Parts: sequence; C-alpha cells; structure tokens
Amino acid sequence: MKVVVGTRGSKLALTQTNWVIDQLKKNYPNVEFELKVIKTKGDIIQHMSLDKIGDKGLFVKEIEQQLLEKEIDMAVHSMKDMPSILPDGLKFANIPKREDPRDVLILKDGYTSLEDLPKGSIIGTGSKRRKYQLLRQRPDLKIVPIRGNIDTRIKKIKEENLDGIVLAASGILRAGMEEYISCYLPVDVMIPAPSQGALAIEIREEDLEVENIIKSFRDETTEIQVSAERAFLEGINGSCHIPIGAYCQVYGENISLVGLFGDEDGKNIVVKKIEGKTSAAREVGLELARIIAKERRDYDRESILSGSGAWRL
Ligand SMILES: NCc1[nH]cc(CCC(=O)O)c1CC(=O)O
Repeated sequence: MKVVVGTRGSKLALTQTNWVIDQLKKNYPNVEFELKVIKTKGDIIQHMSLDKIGDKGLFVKEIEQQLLEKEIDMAVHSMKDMPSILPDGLKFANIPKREDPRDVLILKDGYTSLEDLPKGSIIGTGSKRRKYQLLRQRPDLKIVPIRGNIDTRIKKIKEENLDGIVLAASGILRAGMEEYISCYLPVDVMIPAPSQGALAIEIREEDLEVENIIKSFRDETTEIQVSAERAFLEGINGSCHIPIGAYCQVYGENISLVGLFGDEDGKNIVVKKIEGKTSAAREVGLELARIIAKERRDYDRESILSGSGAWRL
C-alpha cells in the first residue's frame, strides 16, 4: 500500500509532515509514504498582509482539492489554519498530541521579557489577537505588521530594525529553533489562537484504510481541547480580521474554556471563561461563543451612547 501525504512547502509544514510520516512508518513498516509539496494561495501571495487577502482557508484549499481528486491521500496542516467547516467529502482523522499552545516573544539581542522592553519598543505581528493582547500589557508598544515563514520573520527583526516579534511556540519548537525564544507568554497574558499547537490530519471521508492507519495517533486531551476551542471559533464565525482566541484546559471529567473576541480596531474586546463537562466540549465552545457574542452586541448598543471602548473581563 502507498499513501501520498500532501503538505505546504514551508519549513514548519515539512517538519510537521515528516514527523507524522516518521511516526506512521514505525507502526506500519510495510506501507510506503510519499511526501508531496503543494503550493497554496497563502504561499504564493507573500507580500500582502493576511488580513488584506482575507480569505478563509488560504493555506489549505489547493491541498483539499488534491485530496478530493485523489492526487494525495492525506494532508497534514496546522489545526489553527483550518476553517471551521471542512468541504464535503473530507474529514479530520485522529489528532496527535498537541505541542505547547503558548505564544512566545523573540526579541532583539539583550532583551529577555515583555516587561524589560524599553518604552515605545517596536514589535512585529500581523495578528490582531496578538496585537491587542500585547497592547493591553504594554500600551506604549508600537505594533507593526509582519508576514512570512518563521525564518523570514526572525530575519526581519534585524532587517526591519524591530525590537521583537511574536510567534507560536509550537512552530519554533517543532522546527528545532528553541534557542531563539526569549520568553514564553503565559496563556492568561496571551490567550492562544483556537487549537494553536495542534496538528490536523485531513483525509477523504470514506477512506477507511487511511483512517485506520491514523488510529494509532489519538490523544484524547488534545481532541477535547480542539473540539471546545474550534466550536468557539465556529460559533463566533469570525475571520482573520478580528481578534479571536480560545484555550481549553482539561481536568479529568471537567473542562474550563477561556474565549477572547473583539472588533477590528481593538476597542471592544471581551474575555470570558466558562466551565463544563469534558463529554460536552463542543457544546461548551458553542455556549461560550453565544455568551460573548451577546455581550459584544449589548456593548455595541451602549457604546453608541457613551462613545468609549474598553477591555471587559
Ligand atoms: N498562521 C501561520 C501559522 N500557522 C501555524 C503556525 C504555528 C504552529 C501552530 O500554531 O500550530 C503558524 C505560525 C505562527 O503563528 O507563529
């Protein structure tokens, strides 16, 4: 049997996909795995901010097309890049154990933490979630847009004379670049993107053979977290124009889920936490989305009268 595995060509994507293939090879020495690199719209349009391209599934559409056309049999993505709803005919296989969900700062030589940064320091990030959470801690910072693969972004610290950038810990750790990390941002200071650090293995819905091969991967805690956090994302029905974050913690039979949802200019950002049962992770995510969306609508009505904006916890 031969399984063709599709992936983007970035260093991170290749590292993730090769990791998946190596694990599967150990369990299935008789299956042949072939890696196929596929260019996506997100890879081709490198100069524009993701925000402006504003297209859901920017890094996955071409890959999904090839899955549906049986050019490939399995695709490995970052779960965080996946739109809430998959195309007909495709589904997620089991989810392997999540990498560190936190964001990290990569700072100019000599700086070691968010607190240490001199007043007015310049930080590069294209993510509104990261931007407004940083500004909440340090309103004096200047946030500038930045794009590109991990390596490109790290190079831009020197090239564009930045004081630092924010990246997902998972990408850096998987790429074996831990020594670049200046500090980890705790999840309560920087709520991660929904399912940050988790991998998505996408397959054809009816492909039981490939589904079986991936059965060995299942990490239950990750599955519960991803289920709650992605349900929140689905319920909010957001895009990459607005700040959205979610993080689920699992305590045996119970979970807690923190969600962040705001508007484009960061004036009205709501953060809320709810508790629920592990067995109802998806419902907890949808419920939190309803609570936060309602609070934001009420606030929009009030703020027309009062004219001010704020973070509300
Ligand atoms: N949007 C790009 C992207 N997609 C997944 C990751 C990192 C890996 C992950 O979050 O699982 C990154 C880079 C980053 O945000 O630093």
